[in-house]
Amino acid sequence: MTHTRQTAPGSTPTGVDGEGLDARLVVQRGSFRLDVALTVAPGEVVALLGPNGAGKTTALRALAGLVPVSGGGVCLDGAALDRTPPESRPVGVVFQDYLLFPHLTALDNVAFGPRCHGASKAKAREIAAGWLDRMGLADHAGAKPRRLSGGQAQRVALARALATRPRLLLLDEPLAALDARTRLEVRAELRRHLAEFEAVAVLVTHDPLDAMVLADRLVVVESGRVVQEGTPSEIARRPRTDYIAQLVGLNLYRGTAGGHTVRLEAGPAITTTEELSGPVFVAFPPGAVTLFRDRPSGASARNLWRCEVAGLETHGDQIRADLTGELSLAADLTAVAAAELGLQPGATVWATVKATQTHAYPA
Ligand SMILES: Nc1ncnc2c1ncn2[C@@H]1O[C@H](COP(=O)(O)OP(=O)(O)OP(=O)(O)O)[C@@H](O)[C@H]1O
Repeated sequence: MTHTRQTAPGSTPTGVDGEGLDARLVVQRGSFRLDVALTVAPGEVVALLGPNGAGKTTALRALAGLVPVSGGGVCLDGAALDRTPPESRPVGVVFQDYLLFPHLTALDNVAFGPRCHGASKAKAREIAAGWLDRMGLADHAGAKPRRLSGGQAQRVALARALATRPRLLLLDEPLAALDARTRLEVRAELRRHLAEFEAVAVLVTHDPLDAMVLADRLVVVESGRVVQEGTPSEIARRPRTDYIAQLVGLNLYRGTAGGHTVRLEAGPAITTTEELSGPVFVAFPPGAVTLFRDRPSGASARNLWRCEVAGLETHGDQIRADLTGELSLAADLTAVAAAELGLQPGATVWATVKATQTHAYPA
């Protein structure tokens, strides 16, 4: 990460003068309940990350005032927004499908915001032209949305959101509708624009790469609740739920530590290098697992488990084995190693991990 706009360690994300976003969003939608607190400093980019149906979009829409909150409230730069209708909030929104006005040119799509905020037609167009220029779209100012590529349309949508100089920029899966190559380009550009943006930006995504590249801080939401928040590297190093562990590609267990041994809640013990006591997590990458066809003779019994192959899939240039048995785990190995071991669903294998390859941390 090369972002430099981090909040100073130990300081509260909003400034002493209440700058930035301070929100608690309680939303009831049928049987689904969202209850999320969100504090973001000016200049900070926060990504709401989570599985389908976690409540990310609901949270974003509640910030925009498009979904009523049944509890909590939204405070932006010290002012409560709860009684402010969506169109009067200093908020810019970019949706995954852009929602540009099809009958307006790119220029007039971008001019729409400033015009709504009271700028004259000429002034609004001047502002819009400036933004299109910044986005590298000056040559497409007169084009209608259907003549724009996905990447260009996404840039127009971003220009439209930024043209009103919002104090809160909301982006809902901004790259989801783009093909892989365009996505790469637009992601890099978006990152540049977000780095220049001096107000609060909140991004919703279920793509960990988008989140890690674009955001200073991740807020992981599962079933309507925040389950973990921190910088991308903090979260990648110390995942606290199965969803996050899978996202960052780690085997994760919960147990109770006593010295170098962690007794798992359901299963065997794992020997670690860290010396801890009480409730802990233990994590190790699938690449740290070594598999044997027969019980390795002379091997210590530490971190050695008898398992069965439940499934196999290719994972990049590796084979990932899904193992169950004494311990459930994922193991990565080369195609050659998989062939030599005769790995196939139902086969019995012995799995081992060195204590130095595990990482234990308080739960
Ligand atoms: N209009 C609605 N009425 C009732 N329930 C809804 C409505 N819209 C969404 N929900 C429910 O709210 C929950 C959260 O949905 P939301 O779209 O916020 O999740 P999400 O994290 O953005 O998911 P995704 O990544 O799939 O977009 C889901 O369980 C969904 O079924």
